[in-house]
Amino acid sequence: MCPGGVLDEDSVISGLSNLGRSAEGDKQVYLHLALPGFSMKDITLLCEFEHLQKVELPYNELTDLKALGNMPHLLELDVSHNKLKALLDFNPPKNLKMADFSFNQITDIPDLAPHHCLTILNIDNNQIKEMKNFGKCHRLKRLSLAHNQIEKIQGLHSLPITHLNLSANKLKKIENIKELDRLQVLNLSGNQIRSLDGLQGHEYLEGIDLEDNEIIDLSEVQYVQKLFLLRQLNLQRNPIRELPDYRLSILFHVRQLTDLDNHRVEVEEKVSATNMFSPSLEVIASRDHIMHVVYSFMQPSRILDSTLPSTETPYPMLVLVGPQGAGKQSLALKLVEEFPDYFGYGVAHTTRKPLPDEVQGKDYNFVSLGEFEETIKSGKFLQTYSYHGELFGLTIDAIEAVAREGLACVVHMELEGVLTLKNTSFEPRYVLVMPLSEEAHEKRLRDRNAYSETQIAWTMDRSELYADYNREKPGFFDMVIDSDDIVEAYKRLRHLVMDYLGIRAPTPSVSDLEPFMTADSNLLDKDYTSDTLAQSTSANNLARTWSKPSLADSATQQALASLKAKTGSPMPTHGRGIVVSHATMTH
Ligand SMILES: Nc1ncnc2c1ncn2[C@@H]1O[C@H](COP(=O)(O)OP(=O)(O)OP(=O)(O)O)[C@@H](O)[C@H]1O
Repeated sequence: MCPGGVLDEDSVISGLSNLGRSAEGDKQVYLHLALPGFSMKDITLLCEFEHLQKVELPYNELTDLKALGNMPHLLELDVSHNKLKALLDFNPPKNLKMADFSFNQITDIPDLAPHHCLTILNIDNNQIKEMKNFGKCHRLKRLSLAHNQIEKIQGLHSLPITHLNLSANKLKKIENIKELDRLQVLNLSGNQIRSLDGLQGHEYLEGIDLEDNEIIDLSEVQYVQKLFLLRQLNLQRNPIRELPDYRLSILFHVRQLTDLDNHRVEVEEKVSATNMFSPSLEVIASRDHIMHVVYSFMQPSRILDSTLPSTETPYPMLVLVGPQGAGKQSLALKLVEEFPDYFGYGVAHTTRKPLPDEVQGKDYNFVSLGEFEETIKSGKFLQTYSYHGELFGLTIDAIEAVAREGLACVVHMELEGVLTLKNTSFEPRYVLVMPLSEEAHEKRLRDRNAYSETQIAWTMDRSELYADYNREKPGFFDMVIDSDDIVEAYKRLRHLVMDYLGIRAPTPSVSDLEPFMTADSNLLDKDYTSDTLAQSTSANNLARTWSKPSLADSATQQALASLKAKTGSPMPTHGRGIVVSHATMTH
């Protein structure tokens, strides 16, 4: 405590430390003075301490710092918590780097050009209204002006500021910081900011504090979405927090965050966010599956023909999978028509309206949305899928109706349907049917006159998915058929099926079939008469045949292996990067 607030020698001596060489190097001097809380008003005595490099005089009653004007080597100054009305109002030292003037009564920022070496300047808790005169501080990295009365961000030009604190002011907008391209940490908490516009492009930003502002709209995150280094974002006490699923929405849109609202982001949260807003097809399928299982558990149990004939052999089912317009439905119906003793068509449900030539109960069970939802709740669906806003679904009853006749079931669906089906106990054969020429596909969709341009474009884009799955998940599809030419595609399917079943067509054109017969097929070695055909129509026989390893598959493998051995070349691909199964054609 200084008597009368005037700094005396004893007090100075008590505060001196860090004995070292003077800046000129010719003397031993004290470099550091710390006199916090001495109730000092007058520090005139410090005029004699010209060698000081660090001065800390916080928690005093200083109104005037003129005495510091005689310290040319001063590097660091802390005069926080005093009664100063002017900022840096003394003869400038050569190289002042850090200055803390927080908690004073400063109302104005003077020309700071004489203090151009400043790297850190803290003027928090003063009464500053206007940001100005920083222009010459070309080394300023950290600027803190929290708790002032600033209404507008300005005057920072292209300073190399990395940390900017303007919290608790009267800011309404994030403006004039475009040129601060080194900004890493920005604190704008406690203002009246409504939009994050202005933050975009600050690619080094790691942390943004916007607590207690007026951010209300989720779309504001667009401005920080591409700040790839951003790890910490604080939006506490903003209306946006009231939005449903607020936290997961932010985590989904700003995936790089590790800390949101001062809470660490857990990996599980990131996964939940992705599953909520952009679930993978597998997640969608799992949800679909779980929903139907849960609903079916709530129904009385019953014995199903389709789970027979035995627990070891799966019920024979053929799933034609592919994009809309692939021609799956025509292929499926044609197959059933030609092989009525083997196949029945599993009629799916849909909420979409029938096309002019479609027949209720034959092409689909066309139902209302209400009926569809009721069917879901009654636990009858095996899988459902929403396509272009319409619902599609396959009921266990549709399969049962076919199984009861002792027939194998043929159905068609999109990829998502397959993913759900793969979760069930059914083990169908999956045949990817897809036009490999984009032009042919587009033409087919267009010729139907049933889809808008957007729908066509969407379907075309989506077709990539099939190519991806075929490429990246070997074995996902048992077979691939190019359906550019639907007649040709049917021929392939027909031979494929005959190969699987080891039959000849009821109306075979032998010359047509011969080239496709597999030499090692013992089933084909047999002479199938109409009698043996009739015998083999039971579900038991079908199941036995169905569960054999695919002759065509192994033939494909052999063909491809020998091709690879011969040429060393990778698998041949066709249009859209798809490997087509020419299994039966290789013989
Ligand atoms: N239960 C289901 N689950 C998933 N997808 C389904 C289901 N039933 C039908 N789909 C598919 O929904 C899409 C739209 O059905 P739609 O009947 O309009 O197709 P489509 O134009 O006749 O298809 P394609 O020409 O390939 O037969 C088709 O790809 C169809 O296979």
